[in-house]
Amino acid sequence: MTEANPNSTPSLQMHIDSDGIALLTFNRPEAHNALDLVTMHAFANAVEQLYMHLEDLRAVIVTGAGDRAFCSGADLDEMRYRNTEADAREMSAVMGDALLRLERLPVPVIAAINGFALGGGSEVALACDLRFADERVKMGFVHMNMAVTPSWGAGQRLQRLVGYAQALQIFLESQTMRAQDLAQLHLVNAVTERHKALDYAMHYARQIAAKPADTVRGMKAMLQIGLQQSYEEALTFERELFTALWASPAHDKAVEAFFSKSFDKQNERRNGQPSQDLYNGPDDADSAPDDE
Ligand SMILES: CCC(=O)SCCNC(=O)CCNC(=O)[C@H](O)C(C)(C)COP(=O)(O)OP(=O)(O)OC[C@H]1O[C@@H](n2cnc3c(N)ncnc32)[C@H](O)[C@@H]1OP(=O)(O)O
Repeated sequence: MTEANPNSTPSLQMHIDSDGIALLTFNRPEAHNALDLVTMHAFANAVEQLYMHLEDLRAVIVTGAGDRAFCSGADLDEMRYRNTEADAREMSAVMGDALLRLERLPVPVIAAINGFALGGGSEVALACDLRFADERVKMGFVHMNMAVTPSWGAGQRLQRLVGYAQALQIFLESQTMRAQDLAQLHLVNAVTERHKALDYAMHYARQIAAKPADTVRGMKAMLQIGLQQSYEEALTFERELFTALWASPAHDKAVEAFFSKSFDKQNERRNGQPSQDLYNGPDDADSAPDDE
């Protein structure tokens, strides 16, 4: 069941369900989910709230309300009157810090990109760990069209994702990209059918939530540490992480499950009958993975 979170605001909805999946929704569909300062602060507060629920949190999804836009970036209506250096610093600090905090959450963060993701909207998508995009998506680092550079972190994140030359080309050309282009650049992890980005993200998040929580967090931490620390430090972290997980009850349980299945399979072969509690359908280790 999904509970309305008291920290929701009209322009930024937040829900955390009983599986520990948080959903943050930009809710200004009449402006293609553009972010005015109130919504930026609400988003930053919502991310901080997630840190208050870390124990039960399994995954986070960010999306936009309606079926046309994920987020069309900063609210140009408001920003045209907030054009001083002080205004720029404020907006960059609120969103830059909020996106760094979002990225640093210990659980996977997924962008369900259900439509336009432009300017600041594309920066939000990039701060997520995984991106699932509706087949009609249009995403663009279109800052050049407004004669500015990114400031919410996309400069560094895009370069890390696609490399220096490709990132520079994308920023210089300032084009909106379609789903297939984004997939080719590995900027999205999957392209979904029309109107299905959020369903896909939810289904994916539930699959993550069903896996051993510490191992899921470990996978993210292992990769993040490599982006933040030296190669040698990251290798040491990787080894220590493995050591802790190897000695954990979850690992013992997984190994025991493997052997009890093998044992049951042997019995099955001997008796010519599948044992009742052995056969787990598609989750069986021999079946093709549907979630990878
Ligand atoms: C951090 C730096 C930044 O983010 S700079 C901002 C970067 N963003 C942009 O340049 C996107 C600006 N928007 C657009 O180009 C178009 O609205 C797009 C998204 C392509 C959609 O076009 P179209 O389908 O024709 O709809 P439309 O333009 O009529 O928009 C519908 C209503 O939404 C509004 N809207 C849209 N984007 C914004 C925005 N970023 N800030 C404020 N309002 C926005 C439009 O003004 C329009 O409102 P209204 O219905 O005329 O009242």
